[in-house]
Amino acid sequence: MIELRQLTKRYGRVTAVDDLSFDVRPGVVTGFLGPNGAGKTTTMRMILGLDAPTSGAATIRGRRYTDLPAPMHEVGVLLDARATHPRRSVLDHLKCLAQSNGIARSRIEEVLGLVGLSPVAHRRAGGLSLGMSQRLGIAAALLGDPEVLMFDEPVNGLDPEGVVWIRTLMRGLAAEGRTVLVSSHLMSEMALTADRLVVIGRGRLLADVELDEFIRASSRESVLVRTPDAEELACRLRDAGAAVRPDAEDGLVVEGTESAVIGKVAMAHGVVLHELTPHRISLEEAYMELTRGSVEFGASGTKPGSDRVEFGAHGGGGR
Ligand SMILES: Nc1ncnc2c1ncn2[C@@H]1O[C@H](COP(=O)(O)OP(=O)(O)OP(=O)(O)O)[C@@H](O)[C@H]1O
Repeated sequence: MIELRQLTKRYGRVTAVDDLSFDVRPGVVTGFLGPNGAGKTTTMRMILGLDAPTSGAATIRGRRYTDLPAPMHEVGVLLDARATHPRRSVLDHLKCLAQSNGIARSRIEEVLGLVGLSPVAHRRAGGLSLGMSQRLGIAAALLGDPEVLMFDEPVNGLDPEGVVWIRTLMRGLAAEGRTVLVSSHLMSEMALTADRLVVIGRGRLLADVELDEFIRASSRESVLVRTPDAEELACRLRDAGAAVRPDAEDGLVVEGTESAVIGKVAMAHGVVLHELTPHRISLEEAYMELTRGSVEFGASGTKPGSDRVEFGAHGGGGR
């Protein structure tokens, strides 16, 4: 279990992490999502004692990272896959880590096999592709057989086979009862990997929710309607209990009723229809809506999103 309580980090006038509180539980994969610059890496660095919080605290199994007697046996971390000695071989990199942490040589062979790097064990770390470096970083994280694992953007640089491999690995680690926190800015990836989502934007908590609940709350349907009598139809549909708003191109977006009903209402009032297109909001769209106001480098003209979204009884958004 990782616990964050009112964790805050300021760099001068920039508040990178703002009063963040959430728990990362064992036995599930927790996806840590947010747009670029949201504060994911800074949060992870504070959990690991690499950056000091301005206020608040982060603990791992009840202790601060710096107070853990054998950190590598308790927490495995992939932060920066390129943070290796470039001239050292894959094997030597792991040997150094194993020796300084009292880990048996046999475990090195084991993790090399697990991440598929046995055939390149003697290759220099500096000559590895980004995908292979990610695998080496993951091997190092697994070396101490820790209960808690944290991966910062682990699919970066991996080919599709590598992406599936790491997804399977993370799900397997969680199934063994471990605590797995994985950061990403891709909702599509987290939808396939995580059981729970923690979403942040501009350092603040936007959602802390089960993936299923996020999907349920996001899966709204709408119907795009084009008609030369938009005002008349909007009025009639509102009378019938639907929510109606204009879309960007003179059409109507109708929620709360289905295409067949819209067609019937139009016919009953002699309204001509040019288009009637059902649309189901995708997870990616729901995520973008949630984080819209928090994107550091968004295109001009985007509307700010709401600060935080509540997700019903199971959601932890407000807790
Ligand atoms: N050492 C630092 N000094 C000053 N500002 C910093 C420092 N580290 C991070 N920041 C700022 O804090 C904010 C959060 O950065 P952080 O790297 O934690 O975000 P992130 O969610 O990991 O983003 P990305 O997905 O782009 O890696 C950004 O505005 C960043 O510019």
